[in-house]
Amino acid sequence: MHNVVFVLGPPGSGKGTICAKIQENLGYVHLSAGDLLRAERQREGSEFGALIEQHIRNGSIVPVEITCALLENAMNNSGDAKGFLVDGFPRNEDNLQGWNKQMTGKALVQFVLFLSCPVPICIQRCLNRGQGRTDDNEESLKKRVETYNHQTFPIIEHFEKNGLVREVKSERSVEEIYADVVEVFNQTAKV
Ligand SMILES: Nc1ncnc2c1ncn2[C@@H]1O[C@H](COP(=O)(O)OP(=O)(O)O)[C@@H](O)[C@H]1O
Ligand SMILES: Nc1ccn([C@H]2C[C@H](O)[C@@H](COP(=O)(O)OP(=O)(O)O)O2)c(=O)n1
Ligand SMILES: [Mg+2]
Repeated sequence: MHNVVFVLGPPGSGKGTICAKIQENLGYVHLSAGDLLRAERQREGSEFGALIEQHIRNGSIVPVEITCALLENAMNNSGDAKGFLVDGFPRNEDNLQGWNKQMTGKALVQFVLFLSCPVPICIQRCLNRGQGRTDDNEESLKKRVETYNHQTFPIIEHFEKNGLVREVKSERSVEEIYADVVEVFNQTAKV
């Protein structure tokens, strides 16, 4: 059984940055759904490359069959880990249902780390990210924020009703955020 912490928040809220620090210090393995999709998009012979690029540019969500298979493969191939930080997933109802169908009995969701941050700050961070991403432009970001507000936030609310959400405000320095994140892990994941 894989231990899993879902990490959610608007684009640019700092999910990847904080996950890297958790992985470095707390023994969880970081799996970014977006990174896995970008790698699959680049993989020679992938039948999904064009579809993935279309969704990424458009700020819409790739069908769960593709994303969940990438996540499950990565978990199975990463050897012994205390748990996995599943970053940027589940992002909509399709993601959530597909995960439940595919992973029930194989993964235990310990909690959901929710990095909350005002959207204008998140947008500015993405525009300054400097990773050459095809979706860090004003037009794609507008759509990504819309997708977050209409599709992802309701998923966070769903987990909130189940008592699984641990919110950490991320309009602060990485050090301040990370200190609160460690508290959350100490309280809930028995690090
Ligand atoms: N607490 C923070 N304060 C200022 N900038 C940040 C902070 N956390 C991350 N960043 C920067 O903001 C951008 C987006 O961060 P990232 O971790 O990629 O977010 P996400 O994965 O949620 O999109 C990156 O350029 C990153 O260096
Ligand atoms: N579960 C997911 C995660 C990401 N994607 C696609 C659509 C998203 O806009 C892009 C980028 O996701 P990513 O998590 O890397 O983006 P942010 O880190 O939030 O800025 O990938 C997806 O279709 N399904
Ligand atoms: Mg990210």
